[in-house]
Amino acid sequence: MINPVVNQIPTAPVDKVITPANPSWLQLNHLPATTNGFESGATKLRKMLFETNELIVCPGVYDGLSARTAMELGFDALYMTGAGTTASRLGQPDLAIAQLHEMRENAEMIANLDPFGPPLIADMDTGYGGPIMAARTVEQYIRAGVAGAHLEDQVLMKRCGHLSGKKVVDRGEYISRIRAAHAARVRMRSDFVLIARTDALQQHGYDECIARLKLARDEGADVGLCEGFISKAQAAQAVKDLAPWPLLLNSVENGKSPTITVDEARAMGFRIMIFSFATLAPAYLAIKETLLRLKTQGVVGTPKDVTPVTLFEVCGLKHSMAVDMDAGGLSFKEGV
Ligand SMILES: C[C@](O)(C(=O)O)[C@H](CC(=O)O)C(=O)O
Repeated sequence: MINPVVNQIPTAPVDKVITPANPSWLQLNHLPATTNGFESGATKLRKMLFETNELIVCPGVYDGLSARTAMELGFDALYMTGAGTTASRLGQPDLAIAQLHEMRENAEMIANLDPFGPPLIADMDTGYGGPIMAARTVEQYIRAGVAGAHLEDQVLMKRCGHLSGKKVVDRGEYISRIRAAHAARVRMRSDFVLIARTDALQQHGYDECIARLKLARDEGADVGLCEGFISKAQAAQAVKDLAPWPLLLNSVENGKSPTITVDEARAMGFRIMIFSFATLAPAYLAIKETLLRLKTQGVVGTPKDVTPVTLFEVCGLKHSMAVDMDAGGLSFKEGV
């Protein structure tokens, strides 16, 4: 059974009240920043999940600009795709090539673009090793400001969930990953949302997926993810079979699953929806079209209203200028 205390109630420690000997000096310079008004991404995500019934829609982002663009449009949460991270940072396919270091670095940059911004769910693949590495990944993600992550049962030489030929580890090995990840989050006293993912559908069928997710749930995972549903009816059935445990739906257009819209997913009862290729695929198309124009016509052809300033503004130019000016800096006296 789900332990409501361990899993559902935000556990971040309440601020310690420190009474300094010299209050004004300490308050100005040395006291830990109060968390009044500031909430970690993990706490925000956990509250969205357990204090509302909303479907949390997360566009997949893979770098600073794609994340900033999603933030500009006001999405409530973001998803850092491992496939996109591997493609954009390493120029490689989603085949267990990006490891903890690259994944954590990318996630940390995205999660901290705006400390008050939307929480970031990240891919943590297989946990990058045995239970020790799964725990280490959760610890590093928490310290990096990541709000939640999905941990799967593919073999270490994994591949994208929407390719054929996937192999999963046995139940025992999978559950030891989940157990280690959950123990790490409890040790860290974090609200980090642990999402148990299974890729067993291709190799072992639907019933095995439900059995694995139930085991993961009972080990403390907060959310379940069954990768690669083959029909809408199967997706809807999984929500019913695991209710009231929250499920995440991974939407990969042109992958192994039928396209399910946000409204359909909401009606089925999913609680989180990620769109892994929402920015990577259109970025590829736009870049290719533009480079083709450059090659054939000798111009890039950027629309007139997209100036360098426009792009820098997406990336927080106004905030940076305000920080400088509020501090008495003179760099922007004459504007930009
Ligand atoms: C969700 C996923 O892990 C990702 O990296 O975005 C991938 C997406 C993909 O490569 O299709 C997955 O589904 O395995």
